[in-house]
Amino acid sequence: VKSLEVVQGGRNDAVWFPRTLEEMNPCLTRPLYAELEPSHPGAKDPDYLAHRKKCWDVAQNYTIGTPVPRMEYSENQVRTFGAIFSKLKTLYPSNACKEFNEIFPDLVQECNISEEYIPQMEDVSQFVKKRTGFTLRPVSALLSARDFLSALAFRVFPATQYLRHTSSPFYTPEPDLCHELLGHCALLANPEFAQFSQEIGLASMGAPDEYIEKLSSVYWYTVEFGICKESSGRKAYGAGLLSSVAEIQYFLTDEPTVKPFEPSTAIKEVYPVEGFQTTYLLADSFSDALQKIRAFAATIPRPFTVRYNPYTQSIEVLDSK
Ligand SMILES: Cc1ccnc(-n2c(S)nc3sc(C)c(C)c3c2=O)c1
Ligand SMILES: [Fe+3]
Repeated sequence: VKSLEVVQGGRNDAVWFPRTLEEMNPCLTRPLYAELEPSHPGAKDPDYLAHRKKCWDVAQNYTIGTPVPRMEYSENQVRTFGAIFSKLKTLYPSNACKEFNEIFPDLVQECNISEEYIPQMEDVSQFVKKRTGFTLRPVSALLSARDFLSALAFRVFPATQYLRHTSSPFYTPEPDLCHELLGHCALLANPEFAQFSQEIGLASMGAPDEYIEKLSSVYWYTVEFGICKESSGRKAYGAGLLSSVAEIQYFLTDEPTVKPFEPSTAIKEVYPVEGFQTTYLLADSFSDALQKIRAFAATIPRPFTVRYNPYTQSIEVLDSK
């Protein structure tokens, strides 16, 4: 029997990781880029750059546990969001998983989502928090995988508050508010999915770099582009599918490869971050996927295991002797 004892604040772990929300917060204020690529549709649009700057300032000055400042969106931006929302709404009943369709109407109602209204991140964060304890934390842009996954360990979801450029409503090379709200948020309110997401985060605590890469692939083929088996066929549960009018239909065609979800399969796949995925991994259920993640996490070479303490909102390190 392994003797497990809580190591009080031991700093001897080879790879640093945050133990408290205060230690984790700085991980979310160091985005991978501060400027848009010249090829970005909004790179030469001063109004868009002003919008990104406003979102940047909110994200960089934000402290976890405080309300997310409200963001104004222009009429054009509301129209862009509305076009995506109204089209996706017609596809969810047949293409989205049952857990999503169970929660989405409540999300729409409680956060007043409509073709004419983009919900505020604070309202969506409260909606999710009530159901699973997950909260949304505004971030300026893409984070490193290690930083991003570290937030999930605390049931914090790093979410972008800016919108994609109105010139390309149906494609975005980076996460944006539509992706977060229509893709990620509903399932973050599902207890099993929340547990699954948090355990990927916990597995990343103090993991060697090559395992961060593996966990990112597991994340990618589940939380981002996961599909699952239902009696009426394959359904989407990944945010990248749930937030894409085109891809939530594409995954059902016979073009992409579909393989059973196994972490060992996910870590071997090389995935494109632009355009459609060429491979989707099919999970039997959230609970089955959870078991598989736990088994995979146990193979990560760490001289300790971690546990989340919800009372202190901190990570406890259990030294396995
Ligand atoms: C594992 C990990 C760590 C940080 N961010 C992500 N992540 C998330 S959550 N959503 C999106 S949507 C999109 C178009 C991209 C590229 C993207 C992305 O990269 C994934
Ligand atoms: Fe995402």
